[in-house]
Amino acid sequence: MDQTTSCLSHVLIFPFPVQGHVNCMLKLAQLLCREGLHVTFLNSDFIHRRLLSYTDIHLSYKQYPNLYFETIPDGLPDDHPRTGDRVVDLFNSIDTITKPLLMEMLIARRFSTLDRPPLTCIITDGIMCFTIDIGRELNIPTILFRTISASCFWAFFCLPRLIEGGELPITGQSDMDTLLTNVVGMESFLRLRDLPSFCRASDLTDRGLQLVISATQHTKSAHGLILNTFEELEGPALAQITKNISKLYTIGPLHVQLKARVATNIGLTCTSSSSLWEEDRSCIDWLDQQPFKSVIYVSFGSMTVLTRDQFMEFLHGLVNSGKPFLWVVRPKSVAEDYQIPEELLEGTRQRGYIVEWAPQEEVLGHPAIGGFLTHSGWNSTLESIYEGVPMICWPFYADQQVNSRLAGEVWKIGLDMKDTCDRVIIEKMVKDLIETRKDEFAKSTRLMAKLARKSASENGSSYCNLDRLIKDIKLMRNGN
Ligand SMILES: O=c1ccn([C@@H]2O[C@H](COP(=O)(O)OP(=O)(O)O[C@H]3O[C@H](CO)[C@@H](O)[C@H](O)[C@H]3O)[C@@H](O)[C@H]2O)c(=O)[nH]1
Ligand SMILES: C[C@H]1CC[C@@H]2C(C(=O)O)=CO[C@@H](O)[C@@H]21
Repeated sequence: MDQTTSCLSHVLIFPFPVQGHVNCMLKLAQLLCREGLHVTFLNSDFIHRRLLSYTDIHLSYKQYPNLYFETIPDGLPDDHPRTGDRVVDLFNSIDTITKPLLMEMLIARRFSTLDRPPLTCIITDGIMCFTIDIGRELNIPTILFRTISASCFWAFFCLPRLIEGGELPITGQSDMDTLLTNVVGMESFLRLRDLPSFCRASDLTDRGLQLVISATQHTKSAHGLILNTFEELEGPALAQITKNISKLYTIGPLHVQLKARVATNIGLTCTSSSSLWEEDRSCIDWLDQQPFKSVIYVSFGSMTVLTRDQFMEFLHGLVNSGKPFLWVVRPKSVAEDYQIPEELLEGTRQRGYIVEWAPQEEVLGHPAIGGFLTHSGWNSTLESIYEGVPMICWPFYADQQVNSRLAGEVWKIGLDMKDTCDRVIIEKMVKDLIETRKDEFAKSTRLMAKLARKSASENGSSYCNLDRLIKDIKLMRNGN
């Protein structure tokens, strides 16, 4: 650790204020602090309040005296659900409320205090690229951290070409199973239905679609791009991205790097949770009672909202599979009221365990887990890959449609259930994953898990890339 130069380096990290983005950016913050850099982590008021309520953030982050938390409003009322179906509200409020406030904070040098040197680098979420211009004015380089897969980033990058080539917009006549020709490198497997959900807008002026196109194109003017992935997983997409982005840092899976690096640091612990809901640890006791690799873990992340009908299809499919299941049903994640039907009460009681929020990384690492029914959020995907758990993918929105295709068709570590929600299919897929095809999946998931571990361990690709990022940040000096 180079304390002499690093004490002059001060990085501002600002994630898009939702669980999946905060989780991995907090991990990066810890990794940078470990190397002696000063890090100011900017949370929305909403996120920070929840972290204070449901984690031991104050205690656990004390081990990093060079990590400072600051907050900023996200512009939404407290009771806004901040779910995937309403994400455009968050885009809009950040644009109108948060962006000008952040500009003011940066101009007023709010983050440079007695204990902190002036900012030398800004790392913002890639979807909030507005810091590039102000960073340039203030002479502070901005690196973007896009928290999605490289493959999804590349698909977003190719959207202008898809539009020019007439493959978008999707119309009533479009065949969703058509293979696309304009996402270079993915022609053999990427269908119209595998494009990020924003592409399903029939109107090309759609706000969500325009925002992802614009943010992705803007990446070219940032100082660099960080992706939470590893070369051995997404080589083909990364090869395309490097042709367009000069400084690319693939440093994932970040949760694995953190485990690996902290393990070599006496005195530091792997900071536990950054959950925005209270983790119900009773599910670990329940898992302890279940046979080896028998349980299907079900979670659709922090932003999915199910209809009552979808919830019922999943419940029927899970109960009818005859396998034990642990299901995270987040508060308010089913749009309408529901009741467990009479005929499923016994099966649910016997084989099911439902919690509002789980310690997911620990759950996925539990020996009783045999499979993961997931929405294919990128963190969940990486966590499952690392633990060698095969997946049934039911993408809800955004990047998840791309990730589920990769899991099913390219990496062959799971089954892609996209665009269906049928109890018979769910039952069959659970049985296939845990029973009928378990050996086939064990082979592919074991291989992928090994690659993930290797990339994050000393001399591995992500390990070296993180060292390069740290070195580059340490060379940045405040321009004033
Ligand atoms: O009971 C639970 C459920 C989830 N998690 C954690 O919450 C995170 C969820 O992240 P992710 O799987 O990426 O899903 P989302 O919360 O939906 O994340 C958003 O951010 C991701 C990163 O950009 C995108 O890939 C997703 O599409 C987007 O919805 C993971 O780290 C999980 O370990 C828990 O700790 N407990
Ligand atoms: C909350 C979603 C809006 C955009 C983000 C995203 C991205 O392209 O960076 C994809 O899915 C979600 O993680 C984010």
